Amino acid sequence: MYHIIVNKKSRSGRGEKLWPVIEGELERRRTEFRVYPTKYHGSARETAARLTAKGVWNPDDVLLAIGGDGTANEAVDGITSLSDVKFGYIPTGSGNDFARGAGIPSDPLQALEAVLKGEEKEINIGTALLGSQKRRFLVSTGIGFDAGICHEALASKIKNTLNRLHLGKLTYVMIALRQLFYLEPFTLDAALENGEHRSFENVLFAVAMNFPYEGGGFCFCPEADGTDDLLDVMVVSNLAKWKVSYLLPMALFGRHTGFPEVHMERCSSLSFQTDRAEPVHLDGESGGHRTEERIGLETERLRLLGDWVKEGMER
Ligand SMILES: Nc1ncnc2c1ncn2[C@@H]1O[C@H](COP(=O)(O)OP(=O)(O)OP(=O)(O)O)[C@@H](O)[C@H]1O
Repeated sequence: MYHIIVNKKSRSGRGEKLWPVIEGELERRRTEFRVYPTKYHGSARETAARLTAKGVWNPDDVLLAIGGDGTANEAVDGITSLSDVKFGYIPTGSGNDFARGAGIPSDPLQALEAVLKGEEKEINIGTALLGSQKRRFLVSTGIGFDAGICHEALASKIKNTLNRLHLGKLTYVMIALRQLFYLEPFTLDAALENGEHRSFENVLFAVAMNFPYEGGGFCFCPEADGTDDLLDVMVVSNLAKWKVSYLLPMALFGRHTGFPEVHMERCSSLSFQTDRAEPVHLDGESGGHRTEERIGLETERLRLLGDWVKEGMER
């Protein structure tokens, strides 16, 4: 049985158009499935938690999420026990950074085909402790400029209009320029698991990544590998604002890592501490404003379905 959480609102309604195509293919193959459309922000998390509760979940079943990175994030965040659940994902969002990083086909029917084949690969899942709240992430968590853009995009009304005109990326460019104008760099202390501390002044943003891409295709941590039990960390500090317009295009190709303002680390856990509350995101979803974020990896891995996973991860 496939339990399918589908966000028909993903990419401003593109999910609504793609779902009948996927549903038709499932029916043609006589696949047994149940559908749980998301109803509001947070409902994918609630559905996943209810379905995978101990004593309820059948480990032979599959949890399939269809939507953008936010839907995948919520579904995984809601899973009760990661190792008990076979998880599939079909990207229908605007950013689709998880699919890009894990090598999941962007074509929904190809992604479905891969899920139905039933091969699985275990991947790491990130965790973030925000105050007393623990949240998971598949791709990345960030603090500062990148999270500020996510927060504003989530609330943006222009995003829907531009998405319909196939200009969704323009939303992020417009918001990024506005955020950059008002941005005030902050001080960040990164404490690594080996006891080492790194202090940075004039920080624009910092990210901890499980997979290489965030923000709709920025390859901030080109070496991030969701199977290596490690997080790749990038801190951008002392970067003149005018240089951002130079660094970001380079980051689309992962060519920014040689900039002296870009600091890279690799570790399995760390904490960020800032001198004032800064926006935090997890896979593009809001984590509020924080002065501290403790980041690590789940000890259990997620059983991700798809034969493409091997190709994607052996880049
Ligand atoms: N029915 C719904 N109505 C309103 N919001 C929803 C609904 N279902 C899900 N959401 C919320 O919409 C947000 C965006 O969803 P999602 O990430 O799947 O799509 P996207 O933004 O188009 O894709 P991406 O994150 O890849 O850019 C999430 O925060 C999710 O909780």
